[in-house]
Amino acid sequence: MNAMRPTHVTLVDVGPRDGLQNEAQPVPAATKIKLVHRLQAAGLKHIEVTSFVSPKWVPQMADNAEVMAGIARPPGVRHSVLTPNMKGFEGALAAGADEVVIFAAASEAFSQRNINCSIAESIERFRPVAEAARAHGLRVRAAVSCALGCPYQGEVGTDAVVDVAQRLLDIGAHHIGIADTIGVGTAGRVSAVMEATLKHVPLAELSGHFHDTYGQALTNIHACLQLGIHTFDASVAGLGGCPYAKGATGNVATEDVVYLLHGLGIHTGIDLDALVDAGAFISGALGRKPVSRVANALLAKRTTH
Ligand SMILES: CC(C)(COP(=O)([O-])OP(=O)([O-])OC[C@H]1O[C@@H](n2cnc3c(N)ncnc32)[C@H](O)[C@@H]1OP(=O)([O-])[O-])[C@@H](O)C(=O)NCCC(=O)NCCSC(=O)C[C@@](C)(O)CC(=O)[O-]
Repeated sequence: MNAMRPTHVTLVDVGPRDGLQNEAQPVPAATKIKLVHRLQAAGLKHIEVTSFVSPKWVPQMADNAEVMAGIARPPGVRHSVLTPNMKGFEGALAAGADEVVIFAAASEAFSQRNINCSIAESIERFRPVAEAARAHGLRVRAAVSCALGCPYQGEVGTDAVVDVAQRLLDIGAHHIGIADTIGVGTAGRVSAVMEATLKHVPLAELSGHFHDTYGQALTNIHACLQLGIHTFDASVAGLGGCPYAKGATGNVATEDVVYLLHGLGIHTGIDLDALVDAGAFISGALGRKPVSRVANALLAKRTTH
């Protein structure tokens, strides 16, 4: 066994936020609330619940306050929300979020499309958000989007990723998530980007966020495990995609990641059967099957036993 490989991994389920933000059909707040409750019942201790972004830009997240008000808040579960600016932070604070997520890009083109400003301007917008969050005792998680490639500019250099990660740390982020927004990364590139970032970010505060467009997400997570990285985002039932990254599929399915980790003897605290139920619930509400090989295999096994 690799000496660096962790014995426990924390999974952040981003399904209610990243997973649902791109759904064309309206998803009722009550359904989102039930999904969060099912994830909690499955043992998830960290859930990205919603976004306090402009409803003109992402209408699906317009019910942010209603969803936050409706969820049970058991002790030990961290509820995060996306905040692009101070207006979003004020909403997050009023809703009682435990953690805010700021999100910069390693690609100028994506920054403009996603949040309508340059990378440098975005850092200045996030600065007061991070300061206010810290002043109120909230954690600040920062995502570096397009770290493995950009839908508009193509290749993204490792230096650009490290530079944005450092700038986010400088304004007060506690945690850096390296995001493969369009799911193009392969294990060698992911390892190189993570190794470079680890020179600036403590191991305990670095995570991976992999979309599975090219089917590489599990392999990329495995590459990160070899470096000792032990926090990953994933999305129940493989929900999701970014409205500003057309063609990109959802995040890696949480069920698939749990199956991989348990197979490696790595503890997650997650009950896979209950997680499959959560994925079946939201997929049923959306009128489709889960985008998780593991979930579909286990659901098929249930019907034949
Ligand atoms: C950043 C802005 C607001 C700039 O958008 P803008 O249009 O440049 O901003 P603005 O300040 O000019 O405001 C325009 C209108 O939006 C309102 N507004 C402004 N801010 C808020 C707010 N927080 N909450 C509610 N309303 C807001 C504001 O009040 C105003 O309303 P109006 O006066 O026209 O009626 C916009 O571009 C935006 O909301 N973008 C969000 C994009 C987004 O959510 N993308 C998906 C999430 S990122 C992602 O998925 C990637 C990630 C994190 O998962 C990792 C990965 O995979 O890469």
